[in-house]
Amino acid sequence: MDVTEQKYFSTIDFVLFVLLLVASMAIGLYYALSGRQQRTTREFLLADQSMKCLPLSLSLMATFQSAVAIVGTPAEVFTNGTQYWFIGCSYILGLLIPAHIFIPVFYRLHLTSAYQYLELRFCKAVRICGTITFIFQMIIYMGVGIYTPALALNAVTGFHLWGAVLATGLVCTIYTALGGLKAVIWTDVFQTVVMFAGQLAVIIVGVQQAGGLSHIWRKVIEGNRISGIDLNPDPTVRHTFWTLALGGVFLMLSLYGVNQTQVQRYLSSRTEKEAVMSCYMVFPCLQIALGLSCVMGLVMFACYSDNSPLDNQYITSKDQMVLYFIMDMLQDFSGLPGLFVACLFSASLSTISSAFSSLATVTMEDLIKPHYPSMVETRATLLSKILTFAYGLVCLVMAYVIHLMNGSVLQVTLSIFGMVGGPLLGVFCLGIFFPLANSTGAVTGLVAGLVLAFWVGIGGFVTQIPSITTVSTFLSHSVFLYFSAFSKPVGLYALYSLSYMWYSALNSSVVILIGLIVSLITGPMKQGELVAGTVYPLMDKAQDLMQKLLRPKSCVGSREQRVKWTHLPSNAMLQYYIDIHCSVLQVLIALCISVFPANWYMPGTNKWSCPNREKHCKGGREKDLSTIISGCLFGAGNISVTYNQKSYHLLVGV
Ligand SMILES: CC(C)(CO)[C@@H](O)C(=O)NCCC(=O)O
Ligand code: NA
Repeated sequence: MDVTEQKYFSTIDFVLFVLLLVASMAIGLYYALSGRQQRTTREFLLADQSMKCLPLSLSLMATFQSAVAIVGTPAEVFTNGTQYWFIGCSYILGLLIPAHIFIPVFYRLHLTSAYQYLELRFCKAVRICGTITFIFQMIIYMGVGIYTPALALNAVTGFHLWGAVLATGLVCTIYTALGGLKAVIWTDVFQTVVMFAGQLAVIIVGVQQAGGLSHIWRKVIEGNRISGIDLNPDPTVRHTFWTLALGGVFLMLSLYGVNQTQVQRYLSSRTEKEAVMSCYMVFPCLQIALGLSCVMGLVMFACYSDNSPLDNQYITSKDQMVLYFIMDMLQDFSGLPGLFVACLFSASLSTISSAFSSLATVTMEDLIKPHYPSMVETRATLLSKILTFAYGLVCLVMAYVIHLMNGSVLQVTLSIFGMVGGPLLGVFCLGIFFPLANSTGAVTGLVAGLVLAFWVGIGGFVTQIPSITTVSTFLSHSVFLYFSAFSKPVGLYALYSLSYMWYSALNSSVVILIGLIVSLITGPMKQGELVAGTVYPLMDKAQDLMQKLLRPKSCVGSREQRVKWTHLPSNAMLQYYIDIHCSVLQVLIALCISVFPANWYMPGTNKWSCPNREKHCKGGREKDLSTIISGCLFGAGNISVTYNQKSYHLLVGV
């Protein structure tokens, strides 16, 4: 290896890169000209609601898998070992919850934009706040997505930086604007295949070049890069099992549960079941992507452990590591560098096209259409296409803004997801899980969450300046001075050093907490005010689950059969106990259920509630501490009804 040696990009590599762009463009044009030629917004923005599960799942995965993950993950494993791999554990809950909670709620409300939900559940103002927050998040993300592969390519091969940015930006804008969501999803499928092919080819050849599997294994063991499971509960440690597997769940929820790009895909599927299935199928795809990236990091480590190109200053940032490795070790395999570069750009194209499409959708549906309710379809579709172009331009501008910063792209991107996506996740959860939350609470919560997010996020950014160089130095120093002038070192410093993997969890929880407090103060939402289907009956489902788990096998049978509400005397006062046996966990769950009786917040939908409650039941919730405690201790799955000073007990599923 030679310091001054410039790595080249051969003709065949260049051809492969151009082929990728041409093929993507061709797919876009095909969908622009097929079907009804993208004349309605339903066709243009929701792919005619005709998508099947396999293309959807590949597209779902591709959306948040950009060049950032392709270059960032191996670099992370190269420098810090395989601890990051544990983020894979967060995919379980991070996909199960969207599949079984968010998808059913959104799908059944027949939305186009996820933010329509916020208006249905709260009010217009919350919807607008949500939309703007989302636009902000995606615009930054787009900039990172388009700039990252171009920079890596430029740094290692001298390939023209802005040429690459312009070429990808233009191609992507054109196929998205012409072909609509269908083109975006099918190019995603093609690009995912290229992405996996590129990574796999590089790993296979890389393993041979590095001296075989056993040699690699010996090297990574010697270099201590296979991390054991780190169970340290300290939330300030960057990567531990908890920050990744638990904090990661919230990150995944903000991306796969409530982010418009993904919600739009769920909504474009033919049936709800197919949407749920596609969410399930993202799991193996994401695991493969993560596994390949981590393995690539290990292969790189085996090649460079004693001779790091970073230490030798052949490259300036660890995000250039992967491309350096490919140009250095695999240059003789003609076409391989090109295939990998195609892989890198595939990852980014699939991300920014999704961003364009979702941004056009929310701008149209949430910001423009409400003001022009009578706009004709052809006009709305044309406008959506123009919006796509406009966001293409915004993306190029953002690439330039990102050019002015530099840092480790993976951490920066995931931090932004947590800082902006976290509060958004919070508002959706507030609406879906807490019937008492009102609009004032939602807006206040969201704003408070965003303020906290930027405070902690920027605080963390700035206090870590020695380890990561970020933003232009001038900006960081002025922000730093600002922060040091106002901070009380110990307490705040601790907050700033919170692991970025907790950002989503912290920020969404704060939105929920503040939202609930403000709602309680300003007058909680009343039963009748809720639009049907906007709240997920969590407590009901928990009760169902408890019943299933606790009920002895011999007593299966549905509760409805046993409880006949029509047999209740009128004016009866209802109290109910939950069937609880003695484990602590069960008592805790029972307490939660007792504190929030389902019939109080879900009129009509709760199978345990009296359908004619107003008529049958006096007053509001009939519940006091003693019923809760006795319910927990002795309650045996019964509902007790007090009528004329007499108690009647109805048996429920025991
Ligand atoms: C979103 C996750 C965490 C899901 O694995 C992963 O794809 C990732 O690290 N993405 C980084 C962002 C990006 O690649 O654009
Ligand atoms: Na992508």
